[in-house]
Amino acid sequence: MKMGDPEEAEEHGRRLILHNFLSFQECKELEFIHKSNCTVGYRPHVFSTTLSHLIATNSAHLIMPFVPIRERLKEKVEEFFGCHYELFVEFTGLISWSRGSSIGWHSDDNRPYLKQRDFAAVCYLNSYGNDFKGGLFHFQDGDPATIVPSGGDVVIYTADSRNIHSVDEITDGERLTLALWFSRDATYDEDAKLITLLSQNFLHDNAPELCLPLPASSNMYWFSPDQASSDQQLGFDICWARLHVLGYDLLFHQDKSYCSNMSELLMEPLRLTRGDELFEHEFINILHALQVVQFYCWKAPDFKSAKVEETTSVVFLSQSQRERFVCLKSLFAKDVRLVDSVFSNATFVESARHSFNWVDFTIAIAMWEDYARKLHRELVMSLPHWRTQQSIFNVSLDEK
Ligand SMILES: O=C(O)CCC(=O)C(=O)O
Ligand SMILES: [Fe+2]
Repeated sequence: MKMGDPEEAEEHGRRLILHNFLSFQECKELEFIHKSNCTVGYRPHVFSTTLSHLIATNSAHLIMPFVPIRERLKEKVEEFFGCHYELFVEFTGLISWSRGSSIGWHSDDNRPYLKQRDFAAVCYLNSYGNDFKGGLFHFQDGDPATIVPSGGDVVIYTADSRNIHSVDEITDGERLTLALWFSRDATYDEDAKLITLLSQNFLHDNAPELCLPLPASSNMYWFSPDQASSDQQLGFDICWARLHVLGYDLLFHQDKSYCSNMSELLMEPLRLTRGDELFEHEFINILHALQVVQFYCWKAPDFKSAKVEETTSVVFLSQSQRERFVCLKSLFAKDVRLVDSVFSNATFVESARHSFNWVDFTIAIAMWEDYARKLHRELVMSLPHWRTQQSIFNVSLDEK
């Protein structure tokens, strides 16, 4: 379809599909952010990462990779629909759909509290067949009737009843999207709200240059098979679960197996183990460990296999240490089989396990710190411009 042609737009029911709108690296970076920061979502078996959540968990710098993408998407939407008014981003979120999730026929403005939504843009960050099964997108009328999600593609459509759509149940793996909604109503401008939150966090000049993540309350990370209740007698902690499916376990300093307060446990310093090996690096909490592990997963394909003679601080677990985390397991997961059914994608986990080594992992810790510092610097330099304009945009390097 040709861009910006209003007749074409009418004919296609006011929708646009763009292939390879996002690069492979952009998709992978957003996947890293989601898999290390998501919380349980708004529908059963769905997980989400919002920008305000990133700010609230001391990871505000992770909103930076979204900034140029949001801007490009907004431009496309304005151009395609020939908007003669300004559009505002109403919501930005990473959303993952795990096994068992789906959504029936609906329009995106179908609730009184969603009436402000004028346009939607859904970017696919991974692909049907390779990363998940099921999860096809359908429009009820018109063409195309079905969209097969493919990493980098985006579907843009009006949020009203001219675009009734559905998503088939995901039957395997994890389907990942970046979803944005746009409104012409400035009172729903997400940017203004985010700038207020950022300003509150960055009012002091003595903000550290390396931000370490701070977990939110434990119920936001608790997956319950019955989403109506956050009953912690069933289900599992999703941070622990994501580490578990990648072959990691946690070791706390003291015996925490009798700890009854999950929120407290999520804040405890810990070390990582794999098999019978204990890696001596200390992480300040589970979210810190998870961010580094997911960063390593993102970057691991680029590593030239490290030389074996290099040293890392790895020791063998003692029997008592081993017993300690066996007890802990039952705090984090009431049902380990459920963890595997929700998060494990056999092919991916296998390849991650095979390429693993602690030397590369050690390098990844330093790379993760550099990455976080760089984004943090960019954020601190951009914020004054955002505050002046009351808009989040890509501040060019020269201006910085
Ligand atoms: O993920 C998709 O393909 C569409 C999701 C959707 O329809 C929604 O969240 O309203
Ligand atoms: Fe929708």
